Amino acid sequence: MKFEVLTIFPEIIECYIKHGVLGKALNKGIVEVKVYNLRDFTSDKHKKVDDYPYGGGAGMVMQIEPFYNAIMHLKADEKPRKLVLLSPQGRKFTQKLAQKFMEESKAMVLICGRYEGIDERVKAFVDEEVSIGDYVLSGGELAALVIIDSVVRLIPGALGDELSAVEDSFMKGFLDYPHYTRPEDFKGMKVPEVLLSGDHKKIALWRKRQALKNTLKNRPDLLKNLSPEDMRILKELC
Ligand SMILES: N#Cc1c(-c2ccc3ccn(Cc4ccc(CN5CCCCC5)cc4)c3c2)n[nH]c1N
Repeated sequence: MKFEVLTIFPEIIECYIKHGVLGKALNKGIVEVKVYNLRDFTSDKHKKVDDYPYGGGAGMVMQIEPFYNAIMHLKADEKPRKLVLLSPQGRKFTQKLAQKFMEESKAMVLICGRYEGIDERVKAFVDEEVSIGDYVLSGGELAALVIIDSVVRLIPGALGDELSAVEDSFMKGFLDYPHYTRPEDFKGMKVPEVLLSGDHKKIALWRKRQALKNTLKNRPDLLKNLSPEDMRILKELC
């Protein structure tokens, strides 16, 4: 899968993609990330990318021309790609949308604005407008990284452990169970006995109960379409 990122801060993207899961996927050749500086698609000596908003108002707005020139440059190879604009006004990005992007797109262009946003006319050239959550960021770059990371985790072979992506809690519809590792006793804080028992059936049941308990407490909205078994466990918790 190929990601192409349009931004005025390429270093934000370049710094992150070298590490962790993404770094491994890049080294394996499973993923390619190319970052383009929008300032390279300007036509003035000052590489201007923003201007005052028509109609007045606070802040600056990013001009359409650099976005248009960059998008036309990418489209010159006539390969299919999904163009995604990051924006506070976008549709909510979820695990389901990450799965859809992974399944449907061989290449994605992630368009990152800054300032108070970008000229509305850019939207004529994009396929999706996406927001990663109900809070205001300073630009689209962090959102682009969230999308890249969550989509790459879903690509077969990217994690090196097929179970990890499938086991990711949002794939199952509820939150994760608690995790513990050595030492067994840290200043009197002990690992739950069941996890030391070696009884995999008991451990699995304990983990399911804990996951449902966490979900009931922090994200009851996720508790939909539970299996009869999960519903039985949940009723025991109430
Ligand atoms: N994805 C994503 C994002 C973004 C995001 C994405 C892309 C850009 C480009 C520029 N900014 C900064 C900015 C900041 C303030 C305002 C004004 N608005 C007034 C009314 C309410 C909302 C904000 C606009 C744009 C961006 C922010 N924020 N949150 C997400 N989940």
